[in-house]
Formats: sequence, structure tokens, C-alpha cells
Amino acid sequence: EKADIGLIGLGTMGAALALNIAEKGFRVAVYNRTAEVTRAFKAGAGDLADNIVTTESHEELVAALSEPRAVILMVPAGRIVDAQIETLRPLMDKPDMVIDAGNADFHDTRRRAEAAKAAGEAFLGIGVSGGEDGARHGPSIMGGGTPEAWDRVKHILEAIAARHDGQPCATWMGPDGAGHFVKAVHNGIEYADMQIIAETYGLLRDGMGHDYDRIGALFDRWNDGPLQSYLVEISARVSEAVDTRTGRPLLSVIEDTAGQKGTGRWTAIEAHHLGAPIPVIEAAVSARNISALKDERERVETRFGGAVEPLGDIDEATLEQAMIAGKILCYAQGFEMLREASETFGWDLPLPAIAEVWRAGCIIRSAMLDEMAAALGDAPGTPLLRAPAFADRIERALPALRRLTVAAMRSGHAVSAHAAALGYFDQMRRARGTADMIQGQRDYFGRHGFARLDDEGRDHHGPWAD
Ligand SMILES: O=C(O)[C@H](O)[C@@H](O)[C@H](O)[C@H](O)COP(=O)(O)O
Repeated sequence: EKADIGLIGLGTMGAALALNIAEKGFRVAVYNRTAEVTRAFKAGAGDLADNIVTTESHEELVAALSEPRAVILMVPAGRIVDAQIETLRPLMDKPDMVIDAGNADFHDTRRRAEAAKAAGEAFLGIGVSGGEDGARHGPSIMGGGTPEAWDRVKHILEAIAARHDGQPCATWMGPDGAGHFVKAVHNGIEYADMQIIAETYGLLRDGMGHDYDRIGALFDRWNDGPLQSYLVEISARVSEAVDTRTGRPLLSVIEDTAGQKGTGRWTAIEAHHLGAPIPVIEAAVSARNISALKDERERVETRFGGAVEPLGDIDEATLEQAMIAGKILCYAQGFEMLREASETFGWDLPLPAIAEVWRAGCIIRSAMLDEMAAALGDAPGTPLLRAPAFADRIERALPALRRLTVAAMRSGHAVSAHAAALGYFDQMRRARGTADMIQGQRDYFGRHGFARLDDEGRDHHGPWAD
């Protein structure tokens, strides 16, 4: 019996996704560069093995598929994806489809979609979020490519996706790179969410002297409130975890140097290309870069001292409110970046549907995304910052963010993501800012010109002596 779909790459995510597909009743043909991995995968698949067809070459994989064929690539982003496409192309027929489900740079996906279109082939670039557990039991899926190609495999993607109120979190976002772009922004927001949580953890640990168990209990409590989310939930687990080797709190043995595979960086870079301000995400990427400078940080601490002061009269409720304000301001930036990209790339991205597809399965899933989906649905053209429901929440939570950020900075605690959120808000709420000075300076040293408040055009100049 032919398989419904193929999958190449039985790494953590690929193997989990293949089991998910088999569990949903589809026959999946799998191929992995190392044949032993494929055999071990089948051997470990238990009851699902009946729906798994193992193959040991690209030729065998293609031959095992029902037509028109569809092959999912779950391989590392970059050249390997192109190599897989090159290998598959001569083996596949025009209507057959390749689906890149890795964390691809959307520029590569646009290029590949263009090439597929020129060759009359079908190609999808889908963002898959949720880590291993998500891939196995229900990820969030963000599709990019032609609507026809999406419709051909939608039944499988919706079947394996996470569900929110019964609705599958698998949505077509738009043409070519739209799916991978939305996934990259998801990851950028993921970085920012994690950084705001990490800064809060630092304030609890160093500013309030809480032990790990107390910090874990607090995250658990916050996970029952407006901050209910997968990341807050796992932060409680991580805080309470004990290292099996030493018996000490796990966090106390983890080296504080953050890794990164690129999606956050891409999002920050792309935001600059788009002219979309995302300072909280940028602060999170920079914080990872700074964290990686462990040796130099030790030298700087030796030179200047690393002491921080207690936070004074800042209580746990203030930290919670500050996280709420920081989170809303971060998501507001993310959705405005998506809106800008939608216009720039002509994707017509469905912003409410993006918030909806992020409600379950993905790493940033949270109760607040449900409210954001509603707010964006009610007023699609209105930025979240001014959406009535969220403007009120920001108004209520912003004083805590300001009080906390000031107290943290005064006491020497690093809160760059919190501060970036506050700085963004204070710049956005001023109709009259300070860029007049920038324009004056640019015109003084480079004759770059400026717009006047009392005249048309942007090519006015100051009275600088030649
Ligand atoms: O949505 C997800 O399932 C995750 O974001 C996933 O894509 C992966 O874990 C990231 O690559 C982590 O990113 P960093 O390695 O850059 O932290």
C-alpha cells in the first residue's frame, strides 16, 4: 500500500512528526541519511509501525508514495535543504510537492518557491512550532506557498496540529516565505518572552533573595493568572528541578551562556530592513550575545564589581504586572512587524489568524494570545497598543513596569528587555519626540534635509554657513 506522505530527516523533530502523522492514521514513508536510524525508528514505533514505511534511498522513498506525491523535509536549515530538493527533483514529477518544515530563513524559502514555480513544481515552506513534544502530539503550523499546494496537504497538517477549542492550529499564512517569516517572528517573540521571564527570575533571586523553590512556586501561581502560558509553566518546572548528579537546584549548575540557532537574529535583522521597531526582541537577542561573553563578564566584574542591591519596596505583584506590560508591548511590536512585512512582501497576512494559530501547540502559547486574536479580529487595522482591551491593560500595568524598571536599574540589576518595553512605550506615546534634533544634525553634517511642520516636502535645510 502506498504511503500518503513522505518525510526526510528523523532527527528529534522529524521522528516526532512522523509518529504524529502515523498516529493520525496516515501512512508515512520515512528516509534518513543514516539507515540505522531509520530501522531503529521503526523498531521503536510500537503500534504505529504499521503506518510507517521505511526506505533507504530517495528513489525508494519516492516510489513508496501515492501520487501526486508530497515529501516533508525536516532537516537543518540552509544548504542541506537545497541539496535535498536537488536530489528529489529528478525523481519527482511536476505535480509532486516538497514541504520544507525546518526553521528556514524566509529569504531562502522565497527563492525556493520562485524556483519551484518556474519549474512548474509545488513547494511549501511551513513553520512548525512546539519543540519535540509539540511535533509528536500537536504542533502549531504556519504555512507558506500557493493556496493550492496547501489545500493538497491541509487534511494531514490539520490532523497532526494542536487544537484550540477544537480548531486545528494549522493555517496558511500566505505565498512563498510567509509561513517561515511568521515562524521566525514567533521565535523572536519567544526570545523576548523568555528574556522577560529570565530578568524576573534574576530579580527574584538577586533582588528579593528568593530560593529556587519559592521562585518555582511563584511562576506556578502566575501561571494561574493573566500570564498563563507554556513558558511560565516550564519556568516553574525548571526552577524546581534538582540536578540528579549533585542534588543541587538544576539552575545553580547550568552555565549562564544562552545558545541561539538564528531565528531571533533573523527577526531582529529583518525588522531593521522593514523599519519595524522591535526593541524588546532585539534586547533579548543582545542579552543572549552578552551572556555568551562569560569570560569577559568575569573580567568586567573583577574590574567594576558585580554587586546588586535589594529591590526595596518592589513586591511580587509589581513583578507580575511589569511582566504583563512587557509582554503586551513585545507582542504589539511583533504584530506591527508582521503587518509591515505583509505590506512590503504583498502577503496580506491574516493577523487575527496568526494569534489564533499561536494559541496552542507552539512555544509561546498562552491565554493572552486568545485575547489578542479577539482584539485583532475586532479591529484588524488597529495596532494592539491601541486596541481597547489591551490599551486598558497597558494603562493598568505600565506603572508597575516603570516602578520596577527604575528600581531595578537603581539597584544595578540588568533588565534590558523590561527597559526596552518601557522605552518603546514612552517613545510611541509622544506625538512630539526628539528626532527633530537627529534631522538637524543629519542636515548639518550631510545636508540630508528634513521635513518642516509648517511646509510640504522633506528637503528643507538649515541655515548652515557653507
Ligand atoms: O517554536 C519552536 O518549536 C522552537 O522555537 C524551535 O523552533 C526551536 O527550539 C528553536 O530553534 C529554538 O531557538 P534557539 O535555538 O535559537 O533558541
